[in-house]
Amino acid sequence: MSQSTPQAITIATRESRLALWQAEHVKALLEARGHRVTLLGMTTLGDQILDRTLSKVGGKGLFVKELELALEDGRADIAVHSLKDVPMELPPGFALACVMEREDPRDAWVSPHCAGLADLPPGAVVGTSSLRRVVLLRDALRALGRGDVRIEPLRGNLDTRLRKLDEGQYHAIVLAAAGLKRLGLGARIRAIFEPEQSLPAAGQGALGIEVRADRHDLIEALRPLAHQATWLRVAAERTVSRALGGSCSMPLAAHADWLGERLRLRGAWGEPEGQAPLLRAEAVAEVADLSAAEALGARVAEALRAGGAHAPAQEA
Ligand SMILES: NCc1[nH]cc(CCC(=O)O)c1CC(=O)O
Repeated sequence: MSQSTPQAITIATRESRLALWQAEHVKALLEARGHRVTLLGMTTLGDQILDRTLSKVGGKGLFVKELELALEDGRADIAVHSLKDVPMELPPGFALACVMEREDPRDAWVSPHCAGLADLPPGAVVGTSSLRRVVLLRDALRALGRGDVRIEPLRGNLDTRLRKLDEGQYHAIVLAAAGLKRLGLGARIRAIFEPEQSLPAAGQGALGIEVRADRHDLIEALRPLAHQATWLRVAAERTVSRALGGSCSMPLAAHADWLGERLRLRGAWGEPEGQAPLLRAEAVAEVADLSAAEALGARVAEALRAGGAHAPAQEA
């Protein structure tokens, strides 16, 4: 087994509670291997724009660009990201050094009064922050005959979103279980959506560590933090997104899970404004390496595209 030399590592991180938790988590793992680790807190564009739905802001990588600048000019060595927020194509000169073991990838239902969708009072308002959740929720509500329920945008970090719920602006909100669990807020989760009900986003619940591609020393040091079973899952998921021209602002879900040795990949895509039913696609394959995972992703993307899925028209 190769043993990397202990070194001083600076982690660039956003300053939301969740981002800091994630950076501290990586810091502890690296310190346990003998490295000396410092955090460099930063504010990103995605943290500053709180009044608009992110898909309308339109940029890819709103949460990562400032962190990449810090890697570029050497103020920091690595950046820890929620993989869901990392663009499918990293800019030239950057690499994903590793993907770590996944937290719960599912969506969570948080509501003080309602146990689930079927339990909502007439005309209820459900808050959520991604186009994916909007199209999946709309599909589920349609199946329940609940055209009266309104889905409204919900922005802000986790604490802000929970506060808006507690203030009564929404009857319920839908957000990632992983973030709540990491921050010790798992008790707020009233119900978990199984992937059949709300198919997760590509990479949801997984952490990725980004470095400058020329930092082979760091890629070596980070190798022990990688979790191969997660990496193959998210590689398949992210390929669906990439093939459809995707950013996290697409109405697209892609989620892979292991059926023994075989990887099952499911995808879903919804027309954001239209009334067309949700498109779904699924494929299963034996996957032992990244290229097999990507081939599986390409199959599911092709099936969705054949059904009519496409990249957002206004995106550059
Ligand atoms: N888009 C925001 C975001 N990015 C990562 C997480 C937390 C969960 C994760 O690691 O995927 C969240 C919150 C959410 O979607 O509710």
